[in-house]
Amino acid sequence: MTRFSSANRFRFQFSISKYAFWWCLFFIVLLCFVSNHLLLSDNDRRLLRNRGKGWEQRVLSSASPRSSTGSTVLVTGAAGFIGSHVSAALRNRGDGVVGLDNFNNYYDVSLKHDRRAMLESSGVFIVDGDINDQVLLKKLFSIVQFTHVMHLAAQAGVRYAMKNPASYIDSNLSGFVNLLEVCKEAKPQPAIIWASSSSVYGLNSKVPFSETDRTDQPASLYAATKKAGEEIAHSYNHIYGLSITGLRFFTVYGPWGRPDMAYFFFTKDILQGNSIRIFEGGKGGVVARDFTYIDDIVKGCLAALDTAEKSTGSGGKKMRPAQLRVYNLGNTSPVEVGSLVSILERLLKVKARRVATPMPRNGDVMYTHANISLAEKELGYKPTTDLRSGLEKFVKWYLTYYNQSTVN
Ligand SMILES: O=C(O)[C@H]1O[C@H](OP(=O)(O)OP(=O)(O)OC[C@H]2O[C@@H](n3ccc(=O)[nH]c3=O)[C@H](O)[C@@H]2O)[C@H](O)[C@@H](O)[C@H]1O
Repeated sequence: MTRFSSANRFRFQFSISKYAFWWCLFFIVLLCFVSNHLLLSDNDRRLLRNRGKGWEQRVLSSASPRSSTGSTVLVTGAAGFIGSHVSAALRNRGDGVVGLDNFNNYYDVSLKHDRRAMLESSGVFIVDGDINDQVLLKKLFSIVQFTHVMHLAAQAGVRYAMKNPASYIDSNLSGFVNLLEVCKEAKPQPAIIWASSSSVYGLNSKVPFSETDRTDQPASLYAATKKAGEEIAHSYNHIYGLSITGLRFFTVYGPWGRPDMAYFFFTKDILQGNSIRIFEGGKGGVVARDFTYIDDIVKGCLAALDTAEKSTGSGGKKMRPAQLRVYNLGNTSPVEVGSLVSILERLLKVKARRVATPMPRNGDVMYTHANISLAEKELGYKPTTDLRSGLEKFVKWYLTYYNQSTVN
């Protein structure tokens, strides 16, 4: 009897400890699952998603130039307007290109996905990620030795800065600094070419705008962040020996463009019969832009990359002074906004419903006009597309892309 009950007790204790074991195991698995889902940062999760099957292999094969003399370029904002065109041009001439884009919804995301599809068909892989994601950037630099970074990711748009100022700080300041931090630590450091803006000239009234003109009167937060970017670039060049070239783009337009820009939404509104507001300066003042066609800008970007000297630092240490440049990339022939609308009317064969509106205080400036002699001399930059020819190409693309026909 005693022997029987002690055997039973043993079996009972054994089964209890067996259950305890399985319960412990269950809780450990549950804990792992919960911590994986709750404690992982968005960044880590995005990285894990990106790093699905073959992710590193895709990055590596996209980064490989066709010849041993080709460059290996990280293009930020690769699914954007200028970024997608520059990525395609680099790839077409044989450079290795890895794209990076966060596919934010500032404008129609499907346009960005379509640009991505176009690039993927020519062998450019775009990593879905943010320039603020230090983990991801370090990972990319650990996989690939980039010779250049073409930094075109930004929060663009002059007027939107009044609606969402934080997005400009996040992309144009924090994101830029984050990228520079990773670049300065790289061994060896890449040369950096990045998108500044004509808007840095702000309220400057001396025309045409030269690189040596004053840029301390920004008219919008967008302009202020681009100007700040130029000063940040100066400090990283000075301290760490990063070779940095800033390109001041002048109202870039063309196929696959940005729907938030006037020429793009004017086209849409004219076709839909909606009225368009044309800003006018007071006292007979003219509102005009030095509209610059995308293919000319792409040539300027590639020339800036080809003439960029190597950074002189490595692993955060500067060896000697490095190159620091800023160039205007414009068209040198400003056109009034009203004339742009007349060209669109002729191309679309539709009369616009114009509403003349005094220029609101929204960060816009009245007039831009680039002096491009420095870019001409040092980059061989020579824009060749006038506004009519450029808009003709844009309208052709627009009608095909949106599957529309003009009203005859
Ligand atoms: O060079 C730059 O650095 C910037 O160029 C571009 O800014 P902008 O030159 O302001 O272009 P965009 O908005 O197309 O307005 C064009 C014209 O239409 C006028 N405009 C605009 C809207 C409207 O409803 N009516 C109107 O008359 C308006 O007053 C202006 O005269 C980029 O968007 C910007 O991201 C930055 O890259």
